[in-house]
Amino acid sequence: MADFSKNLIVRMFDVYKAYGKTSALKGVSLEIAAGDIVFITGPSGAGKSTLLKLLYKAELASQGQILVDGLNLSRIGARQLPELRRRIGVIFQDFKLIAGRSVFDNVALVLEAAGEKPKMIEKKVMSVLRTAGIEEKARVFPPSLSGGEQQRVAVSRAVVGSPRLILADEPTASLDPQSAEQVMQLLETFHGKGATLVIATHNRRMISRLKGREIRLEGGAVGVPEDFSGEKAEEC
Ligand SMILES: Nc1ncnc2c1ncn2[C@@H]1O[C@H](COP(=O)(O)OP(=O)(O)OP(=O)(O)O)[C@@H](O)[C@H]1O
Repeated sequence: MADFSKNLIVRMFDVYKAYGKTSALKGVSLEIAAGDIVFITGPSGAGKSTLLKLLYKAELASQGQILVDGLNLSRIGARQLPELRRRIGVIFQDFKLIAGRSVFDNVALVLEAAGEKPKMIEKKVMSVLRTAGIEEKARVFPPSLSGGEQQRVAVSRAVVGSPRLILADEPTASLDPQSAEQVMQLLETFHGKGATLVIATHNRRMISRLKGREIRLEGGAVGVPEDFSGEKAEEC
């Protein structure tokens, strides 16, 4: 039985994921409380991206139970998928912005899909772009922005609908240290506004700075977190 006194936003119970003959996750069980910061770490191929994909139902678990914000993912059908996705903001290493839409329109898309009124969309998008320090780039198209700016747009898009859960897959891996720092700051800001953060990363600096809990995956299973020493820090 789930312990609801902890206000869990994510619960995975004995989750397996296979891609054909490849076992990406092998019996993962974990709990994440609302308001937590959790880092998913582990070597390449350990299953970090797969775990995140299962949480927003981009992939289906082969076995096991996943609950996200009270929704049992094996029970929700295509009609309820938009409701799940509205509760989650996703950030990718390669930004995944739409090149042919302005910064404003990239961020507005989430609110348009949720049926918000144009006036409210304008207000919310500009507010989030201001927080991200890219308000003056609102009418610019993504290809003319730096990587750091593009990731700040991607973070803005992820948070504009005030999701309860933000999933980030290596959000600083393709950024220079200064841009990575800005993205970390931004994630910290939105955590301060109440979002739960689940971040797959190799960036030890982010882990020590944001002071989250670490869940380390090894070969698709939950292992023991590394004993981190600052001297061995990987930048990104
Ligand atoms: N779509 C797919 N089809 C087949 N195999 C896949 C697919 N996606 C992932 N895998 C395999 O599943 C395993 C876990 O991959 P995953 O991308 O989740 O690892 P990761 O920890 O995120 O790795 P990295 O740090 O390199 O991004 C790997 O063996 C990978 O090759």
